[in-house]
Amino acid sequence: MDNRLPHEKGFHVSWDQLHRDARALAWRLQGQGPGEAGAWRAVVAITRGGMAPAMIVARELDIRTVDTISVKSYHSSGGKADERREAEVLKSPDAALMGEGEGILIIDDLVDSGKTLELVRSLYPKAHVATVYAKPKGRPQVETFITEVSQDTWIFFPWDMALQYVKPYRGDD
Ligand SMILES: O=P(O)(O)OC[C@H]1O[C@H](OP(=O)(O)OP(=O)(O)O)[C@H](O)[C@@H]1O
Ligand code: HPA
Ligand SMILES: [Mg+2]
Repeated sequence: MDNRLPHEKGFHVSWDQLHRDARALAWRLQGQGPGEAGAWRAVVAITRGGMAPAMIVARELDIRTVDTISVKSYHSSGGKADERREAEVLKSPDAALMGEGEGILIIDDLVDSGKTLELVRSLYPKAHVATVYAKPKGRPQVETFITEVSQDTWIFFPWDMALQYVKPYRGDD
């Protein structure tokens, strides 16, 4: 159930860091769209993790058309030890807007195994897929990303965390 446990390392991302990295992603994507002007037609966020980065990218690139695709991924096992991740679309973006994805910027917070993006790319083969963070296994599924972490690293996002008291290192109790 808890995917975090087998991971050796933790990569903790603050709101401030996420804002900087999403801005860096926007700057990298600026002018990279199809056509002479290099403009993007729309931003599509993969919910839910892609929504905050997508908002920041849309703001930086002055893109007002923003849609969402909801993808649920789950583990399926055929009774064997090797569990396979499967993904399913729960909600699609506007079909007339999307076409095959040309000029559309699809944004997610990270790519891990690549299963989520594999499905999204199969639906919109002409879209440009970008994430803020990437792990090696999923890297071939993204055109643009900002920071790569190792496969055995779990990325902790600010919306999954809270500030809490920590005992002094040399305190009595
Ligand atoms: O490359 P993959 O192995 O498919 O994993 C990456 C996906 O997993 C997480 O989303 P999750 O499905 O946990 O849902 P959430 O965004 O709603 O938290 C993350 O936000 C990516 O969308
Ligand atoms: O490293 C991760 N962090 C948060 N959510 C995730 N979903 C897949 N991998 C990760
Ligand atoms: Mg997600």
